[in-house]
Amino acid sequence: MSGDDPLEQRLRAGLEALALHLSDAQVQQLMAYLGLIQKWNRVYNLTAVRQPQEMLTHHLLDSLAIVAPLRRHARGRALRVLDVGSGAGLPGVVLAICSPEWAVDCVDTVAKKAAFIQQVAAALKLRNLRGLHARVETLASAYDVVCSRAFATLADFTAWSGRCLAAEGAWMAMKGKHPADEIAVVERHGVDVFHVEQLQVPGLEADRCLVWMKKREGLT
Ligand SMILES: C[S@@+](CC[C@H](N)C(=O)[O-])C[C@H]1O[C@@H](n2cnc3c(N)ncnc32)[C@H](O)[C@@H]1O
Repeated sequence: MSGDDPLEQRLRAGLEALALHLSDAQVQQLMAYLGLIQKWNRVYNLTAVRQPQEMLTHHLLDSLAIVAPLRRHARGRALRVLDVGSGAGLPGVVLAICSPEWAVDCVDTVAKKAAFIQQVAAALKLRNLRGLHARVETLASAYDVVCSRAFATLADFTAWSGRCLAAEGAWMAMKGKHPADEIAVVERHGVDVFHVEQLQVPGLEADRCLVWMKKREGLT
């Protein structure tokens, strides 16, 4: 794809609005990823979003909006990240492209979705990306950040993925409107919500926030 491609231009404008500086190679990887989703969506039914422009805003830019908050959280550390219920790889693939120093695992119960992630990792030469075919409840490796997008309630997300969180690790859930009710529930179950961060996604007129959580001290 060339720099004249209107889709690539929109991506570059979105990156600028997010103040996210990526190399040309990374921009090409994002474009190639978009192409792979479009190609395999017909066979694998990876996402209900079908129009490339909509995929760009609803999927790519929406996922790109969390890169800066995660980098702030990382403070230079090479994070081990688990994306739970990753589907077509959102946000996991985007994180692996933007931060090659992080190790990103995408887990999904659907075999063809995990296989798609493996295919993306091979096609884009992303050695820091893995697709895992499993229920998250069966995993037990320790990750610094366990994240999810459009996955489950905060209570189910944290309960099902609790064994995957490193002792000092944090959960990060991508949500729409501030989920006050879900927060009240999860806080009754040994989870501390330490930050709720509003996000602005370029080209998307919708509420977006990140809910940051950790295990309450004294609980294992
Ligand atoms: C609504 S999709 C969201 C996909 C992607 N995160 C996105 O934002 O487009 C939820 C995904 O979670 C997966 N899933 C549901 N329960 C799961 C579990 N217990 N462990 C791992 N994945 C699960 C489903 O197969 C599905 O692909």
